[in-house]
Amino acid sequence: MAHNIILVRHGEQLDAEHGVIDGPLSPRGVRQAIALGDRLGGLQISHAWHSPLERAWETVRVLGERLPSLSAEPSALLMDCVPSGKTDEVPSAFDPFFGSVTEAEVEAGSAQLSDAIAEFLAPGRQGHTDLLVTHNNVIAWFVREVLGAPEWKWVTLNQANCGITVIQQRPGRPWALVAHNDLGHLPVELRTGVPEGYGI
Ligand SMILES: O=C(O)[C@@H](CO)OP(=O)(O)O
Repeated sequence: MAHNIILVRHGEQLDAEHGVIDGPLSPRGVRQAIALGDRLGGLQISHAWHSPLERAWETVRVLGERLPSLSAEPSALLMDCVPSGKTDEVPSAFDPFFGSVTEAEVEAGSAQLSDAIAEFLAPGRQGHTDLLVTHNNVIAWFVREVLGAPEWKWVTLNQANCGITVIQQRPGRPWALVAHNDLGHLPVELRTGVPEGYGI
């Protein structure tokens, strides 16, 4: 029996483009969450954990309207964070991003995601399908971890709002990436948070 983890980035946040740090979903974000709920409706989800930030728990609240038996709880391990900092390996194109991040933020983010990997990828949940509703950087870190990619590579990964990423561990095998940023449930006008030029 496999252990599946579905990683979902929250729906689009209202006014995020104005630099608001957190807040409710935009009307489009609500529609993304509804489409996600319809997509996940055929699955038996064992339990959901979500970031404590409003855009994440509101995504789960909307999901719950479509999936009434869904049990969910917040986890600080899924909070938005910066998982690693600038090193010699990181291409200079990322300097502006890392220049705006403090050492303390990186230290906290690195510790948080080390704990998150230990917690959520721990053995013993064979046969379960868990749902984690979280943030772009956190999903990127889980994908990087499963692929065994260099630490800094998370910064090159991007997931859309309410896109679906699935990792899976089958008995006796390592964790595997089964799907990345699956947007099949989202019509083009609901595909947000993707790199420019990917509105296909
Ligand atoms: O701020 C962002 O761009 C990302 C980083 O993880 O967060 P979120 O998924 O909350 O939009």
